[in-house]
Amino acid sequence: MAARVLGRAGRLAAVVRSSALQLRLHGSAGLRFGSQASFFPPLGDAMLPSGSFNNHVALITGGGTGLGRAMTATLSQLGAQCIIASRKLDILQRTAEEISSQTGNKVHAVQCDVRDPQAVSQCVDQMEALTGLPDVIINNAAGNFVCPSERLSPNAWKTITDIVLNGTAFVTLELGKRLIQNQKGASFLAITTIYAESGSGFVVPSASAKAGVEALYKSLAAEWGRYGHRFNIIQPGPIRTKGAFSRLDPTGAFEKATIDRIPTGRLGTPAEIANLAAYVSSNYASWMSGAVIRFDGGEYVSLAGEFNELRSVTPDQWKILEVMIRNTKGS
Ligand SMILES: CC/C=C\C/C=C\C/C=C\C/C=C\C=C\C(=O)SCCNC(=O)CCNC(=O)[C@H](O)C(C)(C)COP(=O)(O)OP(=O)(O)OC[C@H]1O[C@@H](n2cnc3c(N)ncnc32)[C@H](O)[C@@H]1OP(=O)(O)O
Ligand SMILES: NC(=O)C1=CN([C@@H]2O[C@H](COP(=O)(O)OP(=O)(O)OC[C@H]3O[C@@H](n4cnc5c(N)ncnc54)[C@H](OP(=O)(O)O)[C@@H]3O)[C@@H](O)[C@H]2O)C=CC1
Repeated sequence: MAARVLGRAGRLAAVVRSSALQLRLHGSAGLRFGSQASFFPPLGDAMLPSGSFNNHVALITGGGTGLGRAMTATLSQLGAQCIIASRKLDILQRTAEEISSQTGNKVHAVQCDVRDPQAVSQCVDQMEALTGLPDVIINNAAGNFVCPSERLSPNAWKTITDIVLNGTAFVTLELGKRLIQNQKGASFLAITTIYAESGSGFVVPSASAKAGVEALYKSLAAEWGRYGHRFNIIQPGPIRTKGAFSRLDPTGAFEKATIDRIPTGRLGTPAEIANLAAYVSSNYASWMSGAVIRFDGGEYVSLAGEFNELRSVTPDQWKILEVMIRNTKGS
């Protein structure tokens, strides 16, 4: 009997040793479970009731492309009159016409480089003439590229921080002052990123500027509630847009690794963030201010936990690891 038990233990120990070696040699390659993305299908329809933004005016910076365009389309579909502002008037006009023709609600295109406070002031003048002051302001315009920090010129640093931090501040302060003067409440939303919180190498100007935007919005949430202003932040994870992916993963080499570390097994979609932005900007969220909403399919926590790589250990390997751990005596 004892010999039989010892024999089994010996065989098990041999399996443990060989499997542990396999694990060390090959990691978990080929041992992944099937894609979990099918559990988390993205829905594309507007989530809020139709007419939720009737009689509302919304300004979306960078609204001609990518996520800004998707937010504009959703707000417009829900009844808002939108103003989209960025540098490239032709792109803005094309987007405005396409969205207007689909929703039946007016979308205005206004050229504005948010780095220039005078241009921002003129953009707001133009907006006041077209629609009056806005109820919803979405600071979405941004610039970014991956680059080792030792290769950054002073102008590269200035370009990104000017668009992201100064641009957001110029738009927010210009509109905030005029809204306060007119005793009009508004919802301000800033689009940042998950690494605004953690920091990240290779996108250091963007990380620094987005962290600044978060500090700006949290501070104003505290200060300007008394004027009827709400300030919130959405931190998106990766969502395919030409603007982002062409500058952050120009060869496409990192996309699979990015998806593999997202617990929901896929990238986000523009329509999903547009629904969240619409909710946060709507009167349904009138008690929400100073919020930082991470919207990343779980990527941030997945990157943060040092044992999360153990997801790729199979049930059979777990049996072996458990035996090894239980058989450890002493320290
Ligand atoms: C590992 C990850 C893998 C996969 C995931 C992929 C993606 C998504 C995941 C997460 C995303 C998270 C956050 C995303 C944040 C974003 O903001 S994405 C949005 C990006 N969109 C844009 O950037 C659109 C607007 N951008 C632009 O117009 C330009 O790119 C701009 C450079 C920002 C500004 O253009 P502008 O014409 O004003 O500036 P330039 O004159 O061209 O350049 C100014 C100075 O910067 C230097 N520069 C420019 N490019 C580079 C570069 N690639 N590397 C180094 N330096 C650069 C340029 O030389 C100028 O400096 P100077 O020469 O000293 O004068
Ligand atoms: N896509 C993603 O995975 C993620 C995106 N984000 C954030 O989402 C937002 C939208 O990004 P995304 O849609 O992906 O990328 P895009 O490149 O499509 O959007 C950036 C927009 O900013 C505008 N813009 C850039 N510089 C200026 C400027 N100086 N003045 C005015 N407008 C300017 C651009 O228009 P124009 O060229 O006409 O000026 C463009 O429409 C950004 O804040 C980005 O940081 C955050 C995390 C992940």
